[in-house]
Amino acid sequence: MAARGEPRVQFKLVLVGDVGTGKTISMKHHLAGESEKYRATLGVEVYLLVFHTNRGPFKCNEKFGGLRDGYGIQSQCAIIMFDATSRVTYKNVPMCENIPMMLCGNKVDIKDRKVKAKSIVFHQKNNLQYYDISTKSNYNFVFWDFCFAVMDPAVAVQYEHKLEVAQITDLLDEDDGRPFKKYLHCLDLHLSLFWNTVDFFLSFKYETLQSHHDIQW
Ligand SMILES: Nc1nc2c(ncn2[C@@H]2O[C@H](COP(=O)(O)OP(=O)(O)OP(=O)(O)O)[C@@H](O)[C@H]2O)c(=O)[nH]1
Repeated sequence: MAARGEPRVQFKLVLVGDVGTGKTISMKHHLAGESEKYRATLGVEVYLLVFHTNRGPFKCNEKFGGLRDGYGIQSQCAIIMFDATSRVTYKNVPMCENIPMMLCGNKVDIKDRKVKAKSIVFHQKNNLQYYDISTKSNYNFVFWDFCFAVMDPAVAVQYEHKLEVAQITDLLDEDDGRPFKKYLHCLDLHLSLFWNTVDFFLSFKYETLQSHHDIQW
């Protein structure tokens, strides 16, 4: 087992979704617990999260793998986000392949929900995990579940080589090869694997994690 504080595995996670679905706010929430005024993202934003955690009890489906070229080259895992108050953002959910991934519908705190639970079938068709979430109210914050899933040791070992490659690979634009892609947020996740840490991580709730803010991640 690694000593505490020693990152052992780095994952590249792509968070993808239509404009305004809540990707930036979600990440900022996790990084600092802060809320910011809306500002459209230009290009790609990259965040680095370092945290200690236990392993989670479920595995993401690994049948899928790899976002299509140009979306998230060398990504090892993905979260696809849509806005539950905007049907078009659900329609625009991209098809991803060959990496563990998860679908989440954000902004369910808003009463006038347009994408009803029964009409969300993308995950069933593609055998994914789906969560209703609200970044604003910290409801069901799926991100951590996802991380737990990809941190399963068997999965981690599988991705170790890809992770090394990912660290030296830029995201490239499909058209001109520049390291640029709209609507894409990319995270490098240093996931320290400490299997014997306490069980509060297993609760999956961001609120719970928030209350343990002394933990550095
Ligand atoms: N009510 C509510 N509003 C949210 C929630 N999450 C995000 N928002 C709001 O949605 C707007 C867009 O959020 P962003 O995080 O900037 O969206 P984005 O997906 O990064 O957008 P782009 O950078 O344009 O791709 C902001 O005004 C947020 O405050 C949520 O859970 N509930």
